[in-house]
Amino acid sequence: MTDKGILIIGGGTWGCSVALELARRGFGKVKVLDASPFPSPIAAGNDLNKIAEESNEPRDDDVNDDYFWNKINQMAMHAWKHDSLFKPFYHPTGFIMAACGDDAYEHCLKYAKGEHAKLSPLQTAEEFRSTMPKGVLTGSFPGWRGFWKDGGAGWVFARGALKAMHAEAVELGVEFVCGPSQGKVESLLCSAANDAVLGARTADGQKHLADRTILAAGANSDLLLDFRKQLRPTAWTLAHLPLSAAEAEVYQKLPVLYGVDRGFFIEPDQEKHEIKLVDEHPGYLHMVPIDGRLRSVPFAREQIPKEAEARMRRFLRETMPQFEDREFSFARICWDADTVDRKFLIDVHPELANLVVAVGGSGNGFMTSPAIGVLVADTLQGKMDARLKRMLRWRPESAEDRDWWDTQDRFGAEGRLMDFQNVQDWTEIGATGY
Ligand SMILES: Cc1cc2nc3c(=O)[nH]c(=O)nc-3n(C[C@H](O)[C@H](O)[C@H](O)COP(=O)(O)OP(=O)(O)OC[C@H]3O[C@@H](n4cnc5c(N)ncnc54)[C@H](O)[C@@H]3O)c2cc1C
Repeated sequence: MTDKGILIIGGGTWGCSVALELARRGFGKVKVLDASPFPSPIAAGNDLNKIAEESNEPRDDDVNDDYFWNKINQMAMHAWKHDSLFKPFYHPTGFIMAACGDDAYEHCLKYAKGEHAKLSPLQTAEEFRSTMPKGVLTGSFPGWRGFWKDGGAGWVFARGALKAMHAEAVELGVEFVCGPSQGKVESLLCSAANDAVLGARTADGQKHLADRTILAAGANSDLLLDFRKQLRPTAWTLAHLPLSAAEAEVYQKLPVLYGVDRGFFIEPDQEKHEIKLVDEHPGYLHMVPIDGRLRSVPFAREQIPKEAEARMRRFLRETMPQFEDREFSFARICWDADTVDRKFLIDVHPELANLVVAVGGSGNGFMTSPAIGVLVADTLQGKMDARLKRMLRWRPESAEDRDWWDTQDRFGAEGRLMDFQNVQDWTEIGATGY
């Protein structure tokens, strides 16, 4: 190594986790580039809250999938429960997984079968209502069936954790260069032989040289490197439902209600008393022709399609009809990058020396974020758990015949991926000053 240090592209969820862990391990010169002032309004992790769930203990005889999730969740949960930085943000209020359609309910049954913690079955509206204080769930829950995990799961205050990771990283000496000119990476800097990455070039024309470069720009990473179809930028839709301070008093310490084919909500935040709603569906792509082939290209928008709003209102009608007609205070589309098998992609690039990729959150990358920094730092130091390393590896062979329209075990809406190119009507919800 020379003294050019380590460059992290992307100061969102994973970039901050990596910066923090490298600083904690004593890496001296770490610089993070981000295209927006911190916290980036397009970062998936710059959000009120995210679902978090404790997993089973990983075992050597677990099948690969179980080993992967159990191991990474265990690493992350250790931090949410014991690391003084993360601990204040974890709220284990419980978790309800339920569904209306038969295929989605099958998914719930599979979840219940694999879960070691005690679950209570929920089959009637009365049983659903009994999971929260009286007057919260007043809906008739037509066709809903599911399971309630009363503890060992809940939610994390996402923006709080993101800011805390950033603050400690800065305190430990990490440099953040953020903004649409000085922080936005336009391209990787490659060696003349195109066999090594030397750093990155930002929109202001500056070259940022580094000994090692870590690409962690979320869904936008796909625009900076040829991932050979391993990443599919996919978007979901979220909105905020404002409550009065008095109402918020009642809607406290609620389990997360997650309808696999309907949507989910998480209790109101402390500051603005807003409930976050997400409607569930397999996702939106934004297919654009680039170099003769169609690719999903992320864009930012602080509105959602009206069809997504209608789905959220149906979800409210079925669960909390008292809010069905209440105006939303904020909405946006939110991008993540899906790998083919929805396992993360964290590896040294096999052909470009000095490049590490840390991408592919696949809808699960926030609760696991404390583990991401550890995995990337282990990758740099060549000491990652061998079994995890195989599963997190650069694996273009898995994407050769990739079907961009694969629902990847997700349900809701019409049961298929949608394309923003076909969306005509968007909401006009007033922004609340993110
Ligand atoms: C609607 C929604 C709900 C979700 N819910 C959950 C949940 O409940 N639980 C859970 O665990 N996970 C959840 N996830 C997934 C989780 O949020 C993501 O997997 C995770 O945040 C991904 O982190 P990231 O760092 O890869 O991307 P991000 O957090 O999006 O960060 C990417 C960063 O890169 C920056 N960037 C982009 N382009 C450039 C560039 N050219 N140059 C420099 N910087 C750039 C951006 O500004 C941003 O700061 C959800 C995701 C979505 C979309």
